[in-house]
Amino acid sequence: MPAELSPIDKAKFAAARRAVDYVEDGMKVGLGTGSTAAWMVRCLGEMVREDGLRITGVPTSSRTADLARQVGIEVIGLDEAKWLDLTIDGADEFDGQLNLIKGGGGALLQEKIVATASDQMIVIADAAKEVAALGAFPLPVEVVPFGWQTTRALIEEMLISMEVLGRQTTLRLNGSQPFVTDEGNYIVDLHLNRIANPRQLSLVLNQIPGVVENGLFIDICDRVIIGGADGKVEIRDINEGTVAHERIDFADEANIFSDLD
Ligand SMILES: O=C(CO)[C@H](O)[C@H](O)COP(=O)(O)O
Repeated sequence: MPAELSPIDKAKFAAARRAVDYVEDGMKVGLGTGSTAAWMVRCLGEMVREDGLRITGVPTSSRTADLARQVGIEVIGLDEAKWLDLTIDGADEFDGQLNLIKGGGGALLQEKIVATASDQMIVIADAAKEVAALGAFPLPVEVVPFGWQTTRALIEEMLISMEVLGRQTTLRLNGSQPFVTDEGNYIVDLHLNRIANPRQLSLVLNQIPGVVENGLFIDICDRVIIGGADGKVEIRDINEGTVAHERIDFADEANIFSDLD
């Protein structure tokens, strides 16, 4: 492993490396977005190139599509795939019920559509992503650009009427301009501190005109794989709780790291 790989990247890699063991020949796989998911895409690429694994990948962003093609994964769209065997993606937070906040990378809309169209969703994460209650990470809400300030005002009104604790909202920026998603929308981040009822908040947000989708993933994730910098991984299942404690041997993964050089 290259000396420059940080402890957090080692943890992300360990989770990603264990997750790809769930991928079988012939599967249609949803490919998540973000730095943890990028490790998973690299691992899958290596299995395609070195072991002859035959899969088709449905990326959740243009960034992931570029990386998948670069590492040799055949990429198709969701309309062509129709239904997927498995999606593997990162998360910004997960709680004890394996509910998630996603969208830190701005890809929440495609991520939610792809994960929902999958038999199974596996989330890969480092331990810092685990929380007792969702909401310390700002909740991303994707809104259409037309009338976005009105939509934002409606979101704030709703937060007040629901007596939600933190109510600050910010338009996500890319430099001095609004950040624009792959679907051409904006993102308003909600700084809530703690979300008492994520299911209710998700439903109410999506009823506001102009809101396209929000980053709460409720009852979508089946399994979380938590990686550690020492290669330890914990596998947590929605029905069975913790099902395994294992260890990834980084020394066996030299090929992937040499690809990065
Ligand atoms: O939801 C996402 C992108 O929209 C990412 O999965 C999430 O932000 C986690 O990213 P990272 O693995 O880089 O911490």
